[in-house]
Amino acid sequence: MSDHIGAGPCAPYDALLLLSFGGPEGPDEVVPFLENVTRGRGIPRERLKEVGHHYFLFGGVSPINAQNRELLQALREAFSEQGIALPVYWGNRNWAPYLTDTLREITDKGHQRILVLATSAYASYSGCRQYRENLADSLAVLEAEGRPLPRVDKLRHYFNHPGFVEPMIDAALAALEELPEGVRDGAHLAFTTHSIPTAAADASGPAEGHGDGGAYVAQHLDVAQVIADAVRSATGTDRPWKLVYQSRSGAPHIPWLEPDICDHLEELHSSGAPAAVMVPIGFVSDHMEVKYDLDTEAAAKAAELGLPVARAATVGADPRFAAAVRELVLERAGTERGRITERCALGSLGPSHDVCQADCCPAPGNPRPAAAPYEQGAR
Ligand SMILES: CC1=C(CCC(=O)O)c2cc3nc(cc4[nH]c(cc5[nH]c(cc1n2)c(C)c5CCC(=O)O)c(CCC(=O)O)c4C)C(CCC(=O)O)=C3C
Ligand SMILES: [Fe+2]
Repeated sequence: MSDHIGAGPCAPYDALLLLSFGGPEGPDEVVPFLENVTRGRGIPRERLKEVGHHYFLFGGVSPINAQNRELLQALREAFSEQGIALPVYWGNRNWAPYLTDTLREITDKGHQRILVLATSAYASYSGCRQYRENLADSLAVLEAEGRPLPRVDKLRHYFNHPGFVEPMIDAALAALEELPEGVRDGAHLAFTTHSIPTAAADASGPAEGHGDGGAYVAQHLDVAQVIADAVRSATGTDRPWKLVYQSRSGAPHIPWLEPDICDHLEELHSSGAPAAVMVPIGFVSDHMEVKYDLDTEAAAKAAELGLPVARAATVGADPRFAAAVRELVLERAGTERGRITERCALGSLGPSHDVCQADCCPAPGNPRPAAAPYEQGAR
């Protein structure tokens, strides 16, 4: 049997790159990390101080890197389980291991065609295009160094892939079980995701098939509906649900998606809801937005209100998610080889596009080149 890289079922791809946000791993790293994240993003100083405080509460350590190491391990196992020799690399946008360094390593190994898995499941500037812009920036650095440039493609959005949604259904059911029995049947479901500026939400694409509010909100609503339906069939109880937001930053006069989870918990309490389960569908792992904004801040709000809440786990390194990534890689590789491949998706939106259009999910007023796909005229 040949395990010649690039010749197997993943051809034409010869490497997979796990691309993530990155986070600090000690108190000295918090400020430089925040400087990396916020460079040129116009975030008020006050907000930065507050976010720094969230990290210091946890010893300056974000959980995200450890979670990505676990995911990396799960992905390698998912491929080797089926005898597929596809090297998997890891790079971050905002902290070590940095994307540019990982891309250097990838070119040193001679890989020429790489597929990117971003730890962000939905469309939007922050969740997709910014990852692609950072890829373009890093490739530009490599080009300036005179290195051979790999061709880079990005996996389609996997928000509605069964391997992403099914673990969240189980997690929502498990969280319900954590609630006191007397309030369980009446518990509401609060699906949460990262708030983004409404202008960014409206511009999230593609426009076709997503209505006026943009793809970001439509994709989350679709996932929430699937999970709510599955929870209803599993428990025999039809519970009210709502999509709400968290982790808002930016200047107060700029409109962001609402309501905030804490305001929503107040609203639930005053309308007589007996309990709630928070399901963080917008996040791939239990990183700082989950640990602080939900498990610390929203949990304190609920305690203050006397509202019983439980929080569902995110997908993390669930083997079903790792298997879904393997499927997505094989699917895309097949498509690139001209085969017709099965494209799994739950909900009503159908499988997402493979290739973002050049103007997809723009940063308002700030057109910048983005890799995967290569823009017209670019390398
Ligand atoms: C949609 C979205 C996701 C989900 C998709 C994805 O996962 O990519 C996400 C993830 C994350 N966001 C993270 C951290 C931060 N995000 C910030 C700022 C911002 N996020 C935004 C959006 C999103 N962010 C936006 C519109 C801003 C405003 C500034 C700007 O437009 O750029 C700031 C600056 C301070 C603040 O303002 O909060 C920090 C520190 C971490 C790491 C957590 C850890 O360390 O465990 C993760 C996974
Ligand atoms: Fe963020």
